[in-house]
Amino acid sequence: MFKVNPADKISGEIRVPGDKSISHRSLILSSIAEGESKIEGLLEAEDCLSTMGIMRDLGVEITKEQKGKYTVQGKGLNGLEEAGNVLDCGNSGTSMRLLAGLLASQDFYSVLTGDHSLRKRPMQRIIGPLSEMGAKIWSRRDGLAPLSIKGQQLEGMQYELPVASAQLKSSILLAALKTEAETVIIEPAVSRDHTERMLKGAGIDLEILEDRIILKQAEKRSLKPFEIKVPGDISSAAFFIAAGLLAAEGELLIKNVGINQTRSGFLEVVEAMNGKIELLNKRDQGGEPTADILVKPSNLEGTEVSGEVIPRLIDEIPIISVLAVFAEGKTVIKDAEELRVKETDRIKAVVNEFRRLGIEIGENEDGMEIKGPQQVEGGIEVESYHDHRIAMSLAVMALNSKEGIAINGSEIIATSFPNFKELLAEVIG
Ligand SMILES: O=C(O)C1=C[C@@H](OP(=O)(O)O)[C@@H](O)[C@H](O)C1
Ligand SMILES: C=C(OP(=O)(O)O)C(=O)O
Repeated sequence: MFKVNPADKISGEIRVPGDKSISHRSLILSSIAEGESKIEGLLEAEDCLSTMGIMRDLGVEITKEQKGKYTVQGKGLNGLEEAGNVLDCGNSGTSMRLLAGLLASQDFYSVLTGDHSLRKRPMQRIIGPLSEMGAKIWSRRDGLAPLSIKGQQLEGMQYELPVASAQLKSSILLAALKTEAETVIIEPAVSRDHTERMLKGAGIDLEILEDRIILKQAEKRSLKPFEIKVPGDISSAAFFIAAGLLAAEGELLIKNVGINQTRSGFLEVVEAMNGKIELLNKRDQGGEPTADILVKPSNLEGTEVSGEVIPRLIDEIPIISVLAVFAEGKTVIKDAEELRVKETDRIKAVVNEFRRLGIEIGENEDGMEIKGPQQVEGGIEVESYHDHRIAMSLAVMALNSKEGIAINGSEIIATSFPNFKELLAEVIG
């Protein structure tokens, strides 16, 4: 149990750990590059450690030099080896979906599984298109993991994504690397583009247009090894940005945060809510736009969060709903049905735990409605639903409650943000 007490002041200067999406991709792409890559600032959280463990199971030598610093001996697109055992993705949807794509074109047999949450998440969305490319993938009923994959020579294809999912698009791109023909992926809306940036950086011929990504025809593709400094994770920074905005006093500087536009919808929402944030020292790091973010206490206003921005802030919706509780006026979150198939049904989890805290909140199939400001008494226990983002959102709620809140199942925070509790203690001072 994690008891978080109310706090008026949030201040100091912190760094959040490395970006989770970029860390997964750094490990996967360096493993299939031709030679030695170096990664700095890798997120050493459980999800990325799952990906690292699997790449090692597939015969890749990954050496830890110091905290967050790794050397990977890439084996090329044809150098991975069949693992003798089941590959465990833990709680990580990104690991399972990206690696299923990669393994679908490898010349061996693989089985991917995960924890009880991951084994309930939809995998048909990758099995469908990968099968169209010629992949042989078996699942439990309704496309649930474990997945068993008999690697095949695949074909290129043109595919229109039914959901704006970066995991799905990345899965297809990884599967297509060993094909000769062109592959075209049409996106209904922009989602995080780290895979595309990193593939291009590694020398892959990829054209990125407004609504589609084209992996150009190639006789034989290979990835150049690379050196990358992973920027801080904006999805982790979001909890501290929210804490700083909701505080009565103090000033918080969060250094070195990735602000790639395909990920930074949260910052746009904060601005629309009248939040006082400044982006300082904007620069490029590892092919990704990065900045320091200065956060000041703010009088927030409600807003509507819907449409194309949703995939660009999908993981930040639970913390946006916390901001909405304390903002003046109504906040409406729409078009976010994807939240129902994350680590838990995040709409249900937010609605249930907010109501338990006495907060009035409306539930819709694709989102939520919250009219603020509301007072939160606290003094009770709430549940994480085995979901790191729910646990951290409730911790920020607790800071703004009268009596504090105890969060059950908070160990799950280690999925994405192992030092969250320490950093929280630091900014409370
Ligand atoms: O590609 C990625 O790294 C991710 C994509 C998103 O999932 P979807 O692709 O399912 O939207 C996001 O929710 C997840 O945390 C990480
Ligand atoms: C949805 C998330 O991750 P994944 O899909 O990789 O489990 C997340 O980190 O919020």
